[in-house]
Amino acid sequence: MDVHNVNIDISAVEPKQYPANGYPEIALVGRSNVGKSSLTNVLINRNGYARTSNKPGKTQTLNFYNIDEKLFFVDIPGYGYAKISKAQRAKWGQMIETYLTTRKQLKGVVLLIDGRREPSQDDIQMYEFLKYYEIPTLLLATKMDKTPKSKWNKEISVLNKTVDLAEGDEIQLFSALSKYGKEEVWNWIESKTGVK
Ligand SMILES: Nc1nc2c(ncn2[C@@H]2O[C@H](COP(=O)(O)OP(=O)(O)OP(=O)(O)O)[C@@H](O)[C@H]2O)c(=O)[nH]1
Ligand SMILES: [Mg+2]
Repeated sequence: MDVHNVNIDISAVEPKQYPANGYPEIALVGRSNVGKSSLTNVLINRNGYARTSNKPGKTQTLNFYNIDEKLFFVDIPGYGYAKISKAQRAKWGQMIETYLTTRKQLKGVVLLIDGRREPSQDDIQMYEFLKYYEIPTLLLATKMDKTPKSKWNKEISVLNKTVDLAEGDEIQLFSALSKYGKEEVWNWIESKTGVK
């Protein structure tokens, strides 16, 4: 898809703040600092539009990016960030759970995993949660520019072994730096949302 116009429409913490346009939505999920905002920037061809940071925990609300008045990317605050209080964590959990389990417009989740490491317990739990609610998922192993190409096949087999991939779900390798995998991610998004 050629993206022309992007707006961060809405930052929401509860359903009544979600956008009312009815466009299909794709959520970006993954541990803090894994590269969700960077993925957004690559997909929309805008360097630095979604704020990235090497300080984890930057994104704290559900951020709805309006893509050409056709669909929304929903940047979900990352999990696994240690330096937040229990109360904050509980609030976060509820905000995410409510969105993922009740949002009719949600057509799929891109679950980002750091390609240099084995999926964490949090990653595996998140995938199982998404499968329980039957949300189509693209498992995206990112930061692949940091892994030599000779090890890429191994990365895929590790993911296949640690994650019990549901029928219809896919694994894709990605790098925000080299933009490797960008087309494939867009193809997946188009197939789930019907948007071109
Ligand atoms: N080398 C490399 N660095 C990346 C890649 N993707 C993201 N990064 C870096 O990783 C750090 C975190 O990226 P973000 O996109 O801000 O991560 P996030 O998942 O949005 O983080 P939160 O908003 O805290 O949940 C930044 O310093 C990015 O430049 C990638 O594909 N390759
Ligand atoms: Mg972010």
